[in-house]
Order: sequence, then structure tokens, then C-alpha cells
Amino acid sequence: MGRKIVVALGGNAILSKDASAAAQQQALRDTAEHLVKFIENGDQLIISHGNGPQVGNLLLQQAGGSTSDNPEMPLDSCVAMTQGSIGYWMQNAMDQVIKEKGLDKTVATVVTQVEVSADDPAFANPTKPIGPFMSEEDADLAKKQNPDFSFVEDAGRGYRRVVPSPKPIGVVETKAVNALVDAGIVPISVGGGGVPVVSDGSRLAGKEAVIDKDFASEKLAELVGADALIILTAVPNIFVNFNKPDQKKLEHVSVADLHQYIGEKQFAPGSMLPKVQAAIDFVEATGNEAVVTALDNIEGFINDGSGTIISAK
Ligand SMILES: Nc1ncnc2c1ncn2[C@@H]1O[C@H](COP(=O)(O)OP(=O)(O)O)[C@@H](O)[C@H]1O
Ligand SMILES: NC(=O)OP(=O)(O)O
Repeated sequence: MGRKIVVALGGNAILSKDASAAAQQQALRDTAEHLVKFIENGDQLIISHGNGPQVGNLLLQQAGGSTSDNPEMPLDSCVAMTQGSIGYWMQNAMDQVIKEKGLDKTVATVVTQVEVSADDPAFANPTKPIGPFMSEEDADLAKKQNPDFSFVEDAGRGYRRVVPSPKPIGVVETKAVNALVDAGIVPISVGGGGVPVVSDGSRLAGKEAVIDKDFASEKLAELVGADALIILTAVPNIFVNFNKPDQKKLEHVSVADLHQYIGEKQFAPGSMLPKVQAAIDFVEATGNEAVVTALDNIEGFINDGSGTIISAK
């Protein structure tokens, strides 16, 4: 039996410029070609994915087309919708590639609720970028039209709307994910960070927020006893002095060194910082390794261990 690994996939890897369903399905087809290498390697795979671009676009569509008889849906329901749409695209693409490779594997999406605390200070301080990138002028205009909304500059790529992003404290469907893994099925879970829910002791109620999928994936990885957490994004490594002439890629890095780099503000909030923090949390909680690398480096990681590998020492 291979290693049990949770692989978290960035929302920007599914939607880059063309937001059409066909383009996102094509991107996921390419993604599936890479992800299937874990299955060929004999690993027990659990897939999670982001939804930042998609859930922001869905909110804009909802706002544009709503009427009193056909109201826009709240953000927690929109997160669930993106779990469904991206999960459908991903399992369809994986099924096709698995068949072409002559493998025997089923992939199934679990609509996943992730518990958060009603007292999480994040509800009063929106930080999670969602939706399209825009110019400063367009962000100013959108703010005038929607005074309750907040916008920030996102890692040098333009302005985006930000929404509250509470920390995950539990994954409601953990048992279902474990049952699928035990049955040899590849689950897609905590998509878009999971649907944020709070418990009042007897029932779970949805909250309007978008959980960071790196933190949700980390929580799931802990709860299912994963051997590794692998965070796939657009860069093959974490860098120090990123985008500067003296940038340096990190290959093997300890949690202590990462804490020092965080102190030096080496990682952009809302992009690389949550990945680094999720990796640290996983290593500290389990003693197992976390990896940050690019989707198109999966083969390099499997064959040569390339990428940034984070370990306790
Ligand atoms: N120190 C750093 N090292 C590497 N990438 C960084 C760093 N700081 C910021 N980044 C940026 O963060 C991006 C990853 O964050 P993001 O695009 O939000 O992730 P996701 O793939 O989950 O959508 C990288 O592609 C890179 O542009
Ligand atoms: N929910 C979430 O973290 O999505 P992105 O990774 O797309 O930002």
C-alpha cells in the first residue's frame, strides 16, 4: 500500500484567463494528466482544490441576474456550488485519463462542510481574495457601488475583493473520506476550503466566508492521518527574495527556518504565506513532510524529490 497523501490544488491553476466552463475543463484535463502520476505511483490520493476565482465569479453572476423571485444565494451556498462544479469537472477529467492509462480507479467528490468558530476574528477582518483581478480604478468603482465590500492588492497581480476566511477546526465528512480511501476510491474533498459551518451544539449552520483551501487541506490531512501534504501551485519551489535578482529556491527546509523567513516577511499574505503556514501546521502536528511545488513538477517530485520539502528538522 502506497503513501496516503492529500494533494491541494490552487484555484488559479484551474482558471487562469479564460473563465468559460470549456477552458476550465481543459485546464483540469491537463491537471488530471499530472495527478494520475500519483495513482500510477501507487499512492492513496485525496484531492482538494481552491475556488477563489470561481466563487468570486459566481457571486458576480448571482448579483447580475437576481430578482426578488430568484434571489442571489449566500456565499456558503456558492462555495457548495463551486465544490459541485469543480468536483464534476475534475472527476470527469480524472475518469477519462484513468481510462486512457488502462488503470482501474474511481474518483468521487464529497460535498464537504468544514467547521469554523463563530468567534473567529476573521469574520470582522476580510482577507481572502476571490474573483477576478482588477485595476485600482475598477476596485475603487466597485467599492463605491458596494460600500460593504473590501478590496486589496493581491501579490502584485491586481486588486481583488476579499471576504472573511476563518480557520478550519474540523472536517464534518472525515468519516466519509476515510471510507472512500479504504474502498480504494480517490475522494475530492474540502473543495474551496469546504463549506464554512458553525455548530451550536445541535446543528450546523452555514457562514458567509471562504476558508483557505491550504488550511482546510492541512486539517483534512491531519484528520485522515496522511503521510504527506502536497500543495500544488504555479511555482516549482518556495523562494526567498521572491522575484528579486537574488531570489533563492528552497529545496529542503525546516519548520524553524520557515518561521524565521515568515518573520522576514518573505511570503506574500493571501498567496504563498498560507501555504507555508499550512505546511508548518501539518509538520508540527504529525511529524510528517509537507511539500510545495508546481503541478507540472509532480513527476520531478515523485522521481527525484524536487520541489520544496518541509520537515521538522
Ligand atoms: N516567496 C514566494 N515564493 C514563491 N512564490 C511566491 C512567494 N511569494 C509570493 N508568491 C506567489 O504566490 C503564488 C501562489 O499563490 P496563489 O497563486 O494564491 O496560489 P494558488 O495556486 O493556491 O491559487 C505563486 O505563484 C507566486 O506568484
Ligand atoms: N478557497 C481557496 O483557498 O481558494 P484559492 O486557493 O483558489 O484561493
